[in-house]
Amino acid sequence: MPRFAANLTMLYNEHAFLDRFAAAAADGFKGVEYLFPYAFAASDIARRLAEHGLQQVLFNAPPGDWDAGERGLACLPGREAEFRAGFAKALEYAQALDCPRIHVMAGLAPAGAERAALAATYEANLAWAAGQAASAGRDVLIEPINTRDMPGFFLNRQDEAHRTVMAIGAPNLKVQFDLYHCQIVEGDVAMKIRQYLPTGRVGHFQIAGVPMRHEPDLGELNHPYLFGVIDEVAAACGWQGWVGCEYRPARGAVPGGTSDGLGWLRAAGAQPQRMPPT
Ligand SMILES: O=C(O)[C@@H](O)C(=O)CO
Ligand SMILES: [Mg+2]
Repeated sequence: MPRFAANLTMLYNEHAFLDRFAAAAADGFKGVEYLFPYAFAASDIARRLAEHGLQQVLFNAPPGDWDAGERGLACLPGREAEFRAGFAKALEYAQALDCPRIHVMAGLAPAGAERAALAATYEANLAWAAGQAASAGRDVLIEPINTRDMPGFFLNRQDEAHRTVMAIGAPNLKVQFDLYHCQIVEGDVAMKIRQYLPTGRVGHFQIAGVPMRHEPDLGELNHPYLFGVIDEVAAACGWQGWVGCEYRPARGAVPGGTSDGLGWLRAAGAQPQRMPPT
């Protein structure tokens, strides 16, 4: 069975943010991730992690003005200074939280902008961030996101993300492979795990039921099968990462709403899956 991390931005919303650590640990999670830690002192978060024996596995660099609709700065010409300052802050938190991975969101392509100019800015920013992160012993992750959830998001496909990582060529720059977005944008999820995981360029997985982004046992994806594929390929290539549980519990932010929906996790005795015959 893969190692599952609770995404505390989406799970346990019946609790205040700092109380979600205890709730995740009580349900047996050993790792946590979330979008942004910056509204809290790193020392307060570090204390919760230590108190509950949790590992911080991932969080995001500052995304610009989230409340105004921004979804990352990395592809935006003219915002480089802000990108760098945000990433430096993310590195400080990563150090304090002993977090090995920082997700850098690409951003929304401005209407009418030339894609080549955005791509050049994106690659230059990522190359810089990967260099800074390497000195601090951290990985930088980029995530293809579907445009139904984030209209205009710059990076949507797994192949584009892997091309970007290869073009930059930094060993600590990797792809955050969210199976939910992959299924919506391009499908063929199991074969993409088989294609990309052995390359060493996948830094992290995330999961959710499709299309509603509820529990993984609700919707069109067969997660027990996909966990088996991840297990099989990870064992063959030596991958040892985490799978982030990034979904909105179907029952919502009601007491027990997340815990009661974890039947899929308790049942996740994933078995190795064979390649389909060609
Ligand atoms: O899939 C997602 O939405 C997240 O992983 C994220 O970082 C941006 O919202
Ligand atoms: Mg995701």
